[in-house]
Amino acid sequence: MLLIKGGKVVNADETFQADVFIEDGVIKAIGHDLVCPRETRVINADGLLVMPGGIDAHVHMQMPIFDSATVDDFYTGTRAALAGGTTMIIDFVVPKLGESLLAAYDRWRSWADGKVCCDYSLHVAITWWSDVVREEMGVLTKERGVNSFKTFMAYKGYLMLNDPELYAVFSRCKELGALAMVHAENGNFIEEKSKELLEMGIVGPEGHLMSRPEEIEGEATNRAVTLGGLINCPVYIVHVMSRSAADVIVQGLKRGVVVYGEPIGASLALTGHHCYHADWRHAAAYIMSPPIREDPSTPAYLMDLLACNLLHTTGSDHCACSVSQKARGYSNFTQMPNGVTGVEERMSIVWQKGVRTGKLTPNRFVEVTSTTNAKIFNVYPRKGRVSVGSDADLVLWDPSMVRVLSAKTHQTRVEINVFEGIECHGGPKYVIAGGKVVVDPEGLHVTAGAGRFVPNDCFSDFVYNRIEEREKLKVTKGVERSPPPKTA
Ligand SMILES: NC(=O)NCCC(=O)O
Ligand SMILES: [Zn+2]
Ligand SMILES: [Zn+2]
Repeated sequence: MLLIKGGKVVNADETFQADVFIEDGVIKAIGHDLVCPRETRVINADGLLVMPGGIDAHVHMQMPIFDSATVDDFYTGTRAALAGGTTMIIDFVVPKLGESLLAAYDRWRSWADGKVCCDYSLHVAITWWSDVVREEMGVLTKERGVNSFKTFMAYKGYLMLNDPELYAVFSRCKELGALAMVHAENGNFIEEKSKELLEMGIVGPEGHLMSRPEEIEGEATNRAVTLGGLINCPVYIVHVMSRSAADVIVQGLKRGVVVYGEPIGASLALTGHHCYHADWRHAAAYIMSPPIREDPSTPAYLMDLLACNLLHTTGSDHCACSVSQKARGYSNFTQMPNGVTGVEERMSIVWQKGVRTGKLTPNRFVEVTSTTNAKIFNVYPRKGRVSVGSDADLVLWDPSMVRVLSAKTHQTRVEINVFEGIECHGGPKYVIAGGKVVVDPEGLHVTAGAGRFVPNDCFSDFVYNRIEEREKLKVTKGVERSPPPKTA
């Protein structure tokens, strides 16, 4: 039992002074002068903000890459998440080409279940298309707690779907009440441009950036948003990295498309100049897709849109590749595993670049780091809210904490921290996951396997309300005509 005393509760829609009593992993009471059993541990939360723990709906732990896997598994990855104030992650099952979705899902569960230190859910990527895939999407939603499917418009030859396949997946998502998540880049363009650059002798990390100009992120985002609007399927654009992609999302919203945009820690804080660094190790650490943009105005622009709900939530796209894994692409950038980290830094980055700049209120901070994800993935108010009956997944945020992000102190297993040197004001003093104190001033107290799999139901009201109403209004019928006149 735990009593959080003297803090200020911050939800997405309210702020108030109150104590919070926790028992059996759940918030049992919120108020003043709460009567608690004598053995209750009391945390003094004077000066702290009591907020729902972060929900990072975009991570890749232990993701297979070529002949190995990303270096943060579900233990070190969730440990890093908790260290940064994130108490729930949603990872991506990525089936191999031709592989059963259910088999891939089982594999991911077997990797995660015994290792996770915090609660988690799974999205499933659709990397190929057939009637079996269509069928298995149904099983995953009805029996395995999956309500979101990711499609790739890039990584041609192993993950990318073509337009008719996208059409089929979006249509199936709509039928099932699931969300279509999209990695939006034009894979055909990237392939051609990469060949050209390699022929010119540009083989280093900068070639990756040059092969993926932001216009092609914008073009693919436009294709995805257009398809989503025409099919009446909700679309979630993962890792929004550019002004071009963000502008397309804003245009889609204006047309009434149900679309969500997710910038990540890296796109809100960094610029792509790192990819030109003379030290190859440094440059390679910043390689991800779509790339971190060179335009220095992009991070602040994305934060401005996040502030006014034209972008909606944040993720990290945590995908921890070591220097030796990146070295696979030393003499050919197309062979380098893509990915940056951020599961540990996302909350601090959003606070520093959003709240500290006067763009986000603490309430909006809660919304874009936790509540909106809870609503989109249909686990609200169990998650994403400090309220009686909700899971006791909390972060006690200290606005006066000052830290410099660094590889010297981070939890992730990678050697280089892409946020190195960023001074963050505000950070997690205590983190509570499933009612247990996992971070306190003494350090980390995590347990492998303490997290649970959280099933996500389809037809989230937050996402599907407008979709279902519009569906009822749809009238699709041809024109009845009299037979053509007989010719002599
Ligand atoms: N983003 C990236 O470069 N790596 C992770 C996989 C993905 O999200 O596309
Ligand atoms: Zn992606
Ligand atoms: Zn990703």
